[in-house]
Amino acid sequence: MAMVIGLTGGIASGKSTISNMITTFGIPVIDADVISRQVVEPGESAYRKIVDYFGENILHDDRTINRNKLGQIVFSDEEKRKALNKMVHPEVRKTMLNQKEDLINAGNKAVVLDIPLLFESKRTALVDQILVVYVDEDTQLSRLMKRDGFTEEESQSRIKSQMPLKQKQEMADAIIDNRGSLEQSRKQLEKIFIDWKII
Ligand SMILES: CC(C)(COP(=O)(O)OP(=O)(O)OC[C@H]1O[C@@H](n2cnc3c(N)ncnc32)[C@H](O)[C@@H]1O)[C@@H](O)C(=O)NCCC(=O)NCCS
Ligand SMILES: Nc1ncnc2c1ncn2[C@@H]1O[C@H](COP(=O)(O)OP(=O)(O)OP(=O)(O)O)[C@@H](O)[C@H]1O
Repeated sequence: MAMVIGLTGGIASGKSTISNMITTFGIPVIDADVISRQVVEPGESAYRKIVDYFGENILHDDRTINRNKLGQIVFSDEEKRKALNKMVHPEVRKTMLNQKEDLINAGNKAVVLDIPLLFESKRTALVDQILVVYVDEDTQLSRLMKRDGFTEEESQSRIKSQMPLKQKQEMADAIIDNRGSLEQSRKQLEKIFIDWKII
């Protein structure tokens, strides 16, 4: 039986960074953020629903979704965020499950699902083990501001739209403390994978 691992954490805690490391161990990763971008391309299933609900003013001139604008709306309005989630999440889930089946059928011993909202969306039953990428709130805030160029207020509204990372850490099967260097995180990851007998 292949092991299905849920990789989660908070915004800018380092999920993509750890995902990249995981692939260097030969373990495939399916990234919910990547799929959530594909399912809202013009012509894809969730696109029309989003334009109908939020209006044409969230579109770029080429009619693709202006993610920055949509982000500003949904991270300051819980009701609109929930509405967007309802349009996007079922499509993301379907695609992820199909890709997971394909990877398992291809003989992979373990598959990682990178799902930022694994706990918030109550999707923990999809996975056998949960790996949380943890940083403290100050580190999270400063890495988010630096990476995306958001103000402190914009960053805080995004952080506050998620379950506190501390709480996620308490529900994890394994934790990577990503406050230190990348090399330190890599060592923690390797140890976890050896414990789980997948490398
Ligand atoms: C609001 C949108 C357009 C902003 O796009 P943007 O390119 O700026 O961000 P991106 O999609 O890369 O997400 C970055 C991070 O934001 C956080 N985040 C994204 N959506 C949400 C949400 N609905 N609630 C809480 N946090 C979220 C996650 O930590 C994610 O890793 C986009 O995030 C979106 O469509 N969100 C709804 C779908 C969703 O929940 N995606 C995340 C996992 S499926
Ligand atoms: N150990 C580390 N030391 C220093 N910087 C780091 C470390 N890990 C990640 N970063 C940086 O922190 C930022 C956030 O990391 P990353 O993009 O991997 O987070 P994420 O959890 O995937 O974010 P999101 O939820 O927005 O998708 C990036 O700019 C990344 O380069």
